[in-house]
Order: sequence, then structure tokens, then C-alpha cells
Amino acid sequence: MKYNEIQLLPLDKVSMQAMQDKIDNLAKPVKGLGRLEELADHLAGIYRTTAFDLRPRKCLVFAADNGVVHEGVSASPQKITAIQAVNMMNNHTTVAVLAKAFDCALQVYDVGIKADLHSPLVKVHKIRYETGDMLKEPAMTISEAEEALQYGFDMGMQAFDEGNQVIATGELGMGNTTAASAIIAALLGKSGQQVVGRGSNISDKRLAHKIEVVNASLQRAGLDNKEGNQDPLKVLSEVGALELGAMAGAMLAAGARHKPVLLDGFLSYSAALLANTIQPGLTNYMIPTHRSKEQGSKIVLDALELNPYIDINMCVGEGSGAMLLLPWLDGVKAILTNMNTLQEMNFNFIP
Ligand SMILES: O=C(O)c1ccc[n+]([C@@H]2O[C@H](COP(=O)([O-])O)[C@@H](O)[C@H]2O)c1
Ligand SMILES: Cc1cc2nc[nH]c2cc1C
Repeated sequence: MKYNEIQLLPLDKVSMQAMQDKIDNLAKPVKGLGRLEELADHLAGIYRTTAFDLRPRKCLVFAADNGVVHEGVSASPQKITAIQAVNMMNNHTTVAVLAKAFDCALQVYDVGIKADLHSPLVKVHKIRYETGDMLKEPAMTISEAEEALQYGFDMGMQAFDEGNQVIATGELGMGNTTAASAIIAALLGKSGQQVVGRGSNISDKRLAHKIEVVNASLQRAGLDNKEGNQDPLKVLSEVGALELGAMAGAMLAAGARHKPVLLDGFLSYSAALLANTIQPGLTNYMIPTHRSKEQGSKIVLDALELNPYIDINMCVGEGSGAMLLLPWLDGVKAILTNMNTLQEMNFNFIP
């Protein structure tokens, strides 16, 4: 199936109401579970039933290098992408240890790291060795952008074929907060000043330079339009990133299969915006997990109308924030499976 030919259903309101009725009937104060109830209702709307499983699950991490890193926009040396990709499959990075702690499978996909990795554990589908430097040239061709989206979609579909009930999306790529900022600015008609943040912790001086690089790249590509731009392929090819395109593709697979996808941080928000521009309504299938500390997070989350559950100033990336919502998912399942009802306990409330 092509990533842009999916049949999206709206959330199932009947199952959502059935879930809320079920929760209201449990032996606890009405609405006592707060936003956990919102999460349960959302899941029922996605799965179209109140009887769903939230295991097994898999985190898909797309990794690639970004040519724009050569403009001095990141605090991190480029080689970290290649090193951490292997380190991740050896279970030592943030997302890897959290995935293990919360029982989630993990797979790293190399869609454009600027090195040949020596690990059989990383799945390699190299679209190119790093993107072009967006300040000087398009980050990738339109056909490379389509390949990134299609590959991410195919890997998402494969994850569901394997039996996974939930997927999470992560990424790895030095310099990719610059690409994500440019994608968000281009699609929403914002300026670099409004969306650029410190990424992997850059200084004030580098931040000012990063803002200039984003603004100049948008101008070079003719994407500095105050009304925003509605052509996601042009935006991805001009100022995007391979790992962010693939991430968007995996999100589209969740929509195609009517299963939830857990977002992560800032990079995932830019991919979500791309995916939702390709397929309006896709945000219904996205579970916002945590609010990244990255400064542009508010603008893009507001545009997507997503309100993350966790807000603890994290900004590691990799899918690590998404992993923190897994205990919440297990909590929802346990509540639905093991709690008593008001009738069973013979409790009557007088509001
Ligand atoms: O998840 C986030 O919100 C997040 C925010 C800032 C940085 N990161 C991670 O840091 C890397 C990009 O940072 P930078 O400064 O090189 O653009 C990339 O590998 C991301 O996984 C992640
Ligand atoms: C060490 C390190 C790990 C990362 N994981 C995701 N982005 C990262 C950036 C750095 C610098």
C-alpha cells in the first residue's frame, strides 16, 4: 500500500462513550482517574472497542545524518548519530534502557547515516549518506522524500503485521532539530525566531546563528510564506530530514491499521505535522506522550491540538519520552481488567 493512499476512519464515538460508561461504573470517585480516563477513551476510539490489548509493542527509531550540521547548528559532533545507532541496538541508550524496563521491542533503521555501520542489529535502508545542506541546496530530492515516507510506512505496517498493538516512533540524527524547526516554520508560516530552540543544548551565540540558518534556508527554498505551505513533499525535500520523513511514514501506518502511535518529542511533532498534512485527521491516531523542553514545542503542539500527558522538561529524543507513557498504558489495561464495579461493591453516591 502507498503511504498516501490510506483509508482513515474517524474515532469511534460509540466505543468512546462505552469506555467512559465503563470507567464511571468502577468503584472509585467519578472522574477520579483524571486524564487517565481521557487516555482510555481515546484508545477505545482508535481500537473501536473497549476490549483492546496494549502488548506487544514496538518502538521504531529512524536514524540519519543531516547536511545542515556543517553550518554549526548543533552542539553534538555528527559521528554521534552512527555511534548511538549501534549503542541503541546494544541496549545502552536512553530509549533502549527504558524500552527494556517497560517491555517494548526496539528497532533502529538506518535511512541515511553518513557511515557504514558495523552492526548486524541495525536495519539498513540507506536512502543517501546524509542529506544536502538545506542552506545551500534541497535536503533531498522529491523521490528521496517519497522513499523516506514509504519506507517508514512499510516498517510501521510490518510492525503491526508482527502483532504489535501499539507502535512508538523515535529518531536519531545530529542537526535534526534545525530541520524540524524549518519543517514546522514552513508548514505553519512561522519564522525561525518562533520555532528554533537549543536542540542538544547550544549556546546563545549558536542559537542566534541557528535561527539565521533556518530563515535563510526557508528563503532559499521559497518557503518563507506567512500563510504557510501545504505541500508536504516540497517541505520535506527542501528543508527536511530523512529520519523525520520515515517517522511520518510510520505514523501513517498507524492510521492505516487503526492502531495508536506514541509520539515522542520535538522531532516527532514535526513528523506528526508532516503526516497530518499528508493525511488530515491522522492526529486522531497519535498519542501525545510528553511535552519536549524544546522551545518550539508549544507552537506545533497547539497547531496539532495535542496536549501531552507528561511534562518533565525532557528533550533526549530517540523515542525515550514515548517509553514513559508505557506504564500508563499498562495502568489503563489493569484498571479495565481488575477493578470492581460500583454494582459489585453496592456503593451508592450522593453528589
Ligand atoms: O526529543 C526532543 O525533543 C529533542 C530535542 C532536542 C534534541 N534531541 C535529540 O538531539 C539530536 C538533535 O539535536 P541537534 O542539536 O543536533 O539538532 C537528535 O538526535 C535528537 O534525538 C531531541
Ligand atoms: C549523546 C547524545 C545522545 C543522543 N540521543 C539522541 N540525540 C542525542 C544527542 C547526543 C549528544
